[in-house]
Amino acid sequence: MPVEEFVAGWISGALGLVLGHPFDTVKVRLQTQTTYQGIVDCMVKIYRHESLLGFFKGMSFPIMSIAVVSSVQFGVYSNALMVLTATSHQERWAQPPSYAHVFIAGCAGGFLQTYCLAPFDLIKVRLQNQTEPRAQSGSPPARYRGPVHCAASIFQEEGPRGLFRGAWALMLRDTPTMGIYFVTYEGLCRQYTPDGQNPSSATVLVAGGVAGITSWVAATPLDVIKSRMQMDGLRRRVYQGVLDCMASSVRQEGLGVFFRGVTINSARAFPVNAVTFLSYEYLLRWWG
Ligand SMILES: CN(C)C(=N)NCCC[C@H](N)C(=O)O
Repeated sequence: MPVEEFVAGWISGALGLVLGHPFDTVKVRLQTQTTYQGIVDCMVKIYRHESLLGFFKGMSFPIMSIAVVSSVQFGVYSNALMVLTATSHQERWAQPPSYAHVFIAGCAGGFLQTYCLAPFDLIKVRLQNQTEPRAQSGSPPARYRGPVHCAASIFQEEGPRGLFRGAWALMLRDTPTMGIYFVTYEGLCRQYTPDGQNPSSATVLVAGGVAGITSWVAATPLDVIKSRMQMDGLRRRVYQGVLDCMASSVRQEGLGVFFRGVTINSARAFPVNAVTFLSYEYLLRWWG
């Protein structure tokens, strides 16, 4: 099993993560809190109350976890495709796999990454939702002092299963949308690349960015539900499960609730995934 695919996935995912984290914080706040009037209001309030650092809350843990999550995402995708089509990454532009194979391999990557991502994503969302400014004398302390304290508190208060709160919604979000992600990327690269050649940097950037937007637009309804399930149980349990969370969110806020954060998700998705795919392709060409 070629390990380069896992390492390239890790480095590329980390680059994308740092670039996209401020957008991600705004998105999570908009999806789970009702105090903000929109993207700009949310950004201004975060900056005023929490300074620039507020945008980077909850980032240290994902940076550590991206090694596992992103390498599983890309590594499983690429290796699944290799099993399905008997071609390596280098041979793939000359002998393109079918879109059905790309979709299945993408879904496999999305499904398996859920198990690694769930606890890290939960901790990220809980920390991003803490609106208290960083330790200042006189201000009330935040509930969680950092990622380790957050993980330990969830473990103590909610048991080991608590660390997987929202994992079902995460799996339903990531399995099909990772398929969509890789199919869009492959499709656009093939469309704009002469047969048998490697795609140009511009093509990789645009195809990666558009793949990010397409998959996130498709993922946003379950992303909202996932974030709400992850915040549920902080004080008291409100939802019985994924379906109950969907029904009660629609009852209270209308169908528009499923598109909360879609603009910021898309604005974040383009640069993050353009950079991720560019770095992934070049690292593999360089090592190949
Ligand atoms: C819609 N979903 C779940 C995805 N497309 N996931 C893959 C994108 C991964 C990238 N690190 C990002 O966070 O955008």
